[in-house]
Amino acid sequence: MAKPLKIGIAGLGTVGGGVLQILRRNADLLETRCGRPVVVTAVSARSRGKDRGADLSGLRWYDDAAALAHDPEVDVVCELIGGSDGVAKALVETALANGRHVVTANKALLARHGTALALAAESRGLTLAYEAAVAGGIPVIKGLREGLAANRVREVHGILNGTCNYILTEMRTTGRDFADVLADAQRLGYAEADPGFDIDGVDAAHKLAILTAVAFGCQVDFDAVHVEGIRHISSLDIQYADELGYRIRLLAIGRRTERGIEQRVHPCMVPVGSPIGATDGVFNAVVADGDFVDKVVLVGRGAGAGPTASAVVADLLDIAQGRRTPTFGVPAERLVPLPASPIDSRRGRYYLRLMVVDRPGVIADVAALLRDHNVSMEAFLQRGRAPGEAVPVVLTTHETDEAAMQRALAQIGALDTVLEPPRLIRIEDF
Ligand SMILES: NC(=O)c1ccc[n+]([C@@H]2O[C@H](COP(=O)([O-])OP(=O)(O)OC[C@H]3O[C@@H](n4cnc5c(N)ncnc54)[C@H](O)[C@@H]3O)[C@@H](O)[C@H]2O)c1
Ligand SMILES: N[C@@H](CCO)C(=O)O
Ligand code: NA
Repeated sequence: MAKPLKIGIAGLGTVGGGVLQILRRNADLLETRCGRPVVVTAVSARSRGKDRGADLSGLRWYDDAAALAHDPEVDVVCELIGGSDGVAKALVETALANGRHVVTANKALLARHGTALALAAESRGLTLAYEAAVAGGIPVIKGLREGLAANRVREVHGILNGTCNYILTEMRTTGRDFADVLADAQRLGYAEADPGFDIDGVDAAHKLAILTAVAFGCQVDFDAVHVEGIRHISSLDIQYADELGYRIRLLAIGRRTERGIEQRVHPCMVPVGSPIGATDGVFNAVVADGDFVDKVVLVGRGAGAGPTASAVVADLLDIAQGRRTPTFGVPAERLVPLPASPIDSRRGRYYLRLMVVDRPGVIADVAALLRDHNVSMEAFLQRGRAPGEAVPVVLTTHETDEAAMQRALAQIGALDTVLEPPRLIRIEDF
């Protein structure tokens, strides 16, 4: 019989539990596919006695995850703990230093240390695989890195956080409030240990930094990502978006521009019928635009035990079959630092919602400030009357420069008739 591939799993939570389940339930199928058994030999997690609903008998247990990297019966370390530093980083570094391949779902780690870890792996002829880290079960890394390898990629954009998309979808379809839906996403195993990473856009930014490196062959540069989250999105904005023919999505966009690589994560309005607009719930969607293939759309579940573990196990099968590709598509020592194009250089359309005092002349003041900054209004909505009280006023603009829009916004927000901070949402007409 062919030699088994021996796996050590660190972290037995949502993802680790899912990996154990797939490797057990689909063992025959996986062995047939790769010509050798893929077996778990050792595990590590925080509390040994916890009931996980999985039988751990026959597996060596380590309280110290780094010890997995020294176990002679471990060929591949699966890092499913999380966090950009601390235990996870130490484990991955120790595993690579000890000649073990690594499979991880940890986007925070790769966003911060991806280039260095890729160098560490490739210099030793080892694999560092991370399909699960970006867009969960969707094979977006393989799709981009291998499937679109013939192309110069112009742009990659998409929904990269399942928790946020779930929240935005539930708020629109059920009218439930933000906190309530977030608690649901946590219960379903979608959210990060600190859900602030999800709703403040940081998790999507981690994934975008990785995706950008694969798309453009550049070093992973998380600090260059402009990040905004969805805390300020209200059901009022969701209703107005509906009325204007848009959906609100937390979008991640990586684009090659004349000034450098643009990387941004923020809420967007996108047309209802676009692939992104049609992607609801925990589903993620990634659109890649290559110079020969044109646009490719990948859609699937972006979080949760099954989909994420599916991606982890696919990476294990690559290792079992000896399939190797440079971590980010080009050899790590040839990943270049590309200049970053700042958000200020965006040009596009905008949605603006103001809460204003309902009295004559207020809109004229707002319109005058927009005119002063050369921002052209496209549509304007005001409904209902409440003399002397706050009423919402919504407008959309024609194409305009971000810098001009921000200058106009600062002055509009300072008007004493504007009672709350203005809400600006970028419109992307994909
Ligand atoms: N949940 C998802 O849908 C999902 C999707 C894609 C990627 N990820 C990533 O997968 C990783 C794990 O996420 P999760 O949702 O399974 O988290 P989780 O909180 O459910 O599980 C984490 C596991 O790590 C263990 N752990 C914590 N500290 C440890 C230590 N010092 N030593 C050993 N084990 C330790 C915990 O005991 C637990 O078993 C994270 O990097 C996360 O970002 C999660
Ligand atoms: N918390 C992440 C998990 C998948 O990476 C999400 O909601 O998308
Ligand atoms: Na993936």
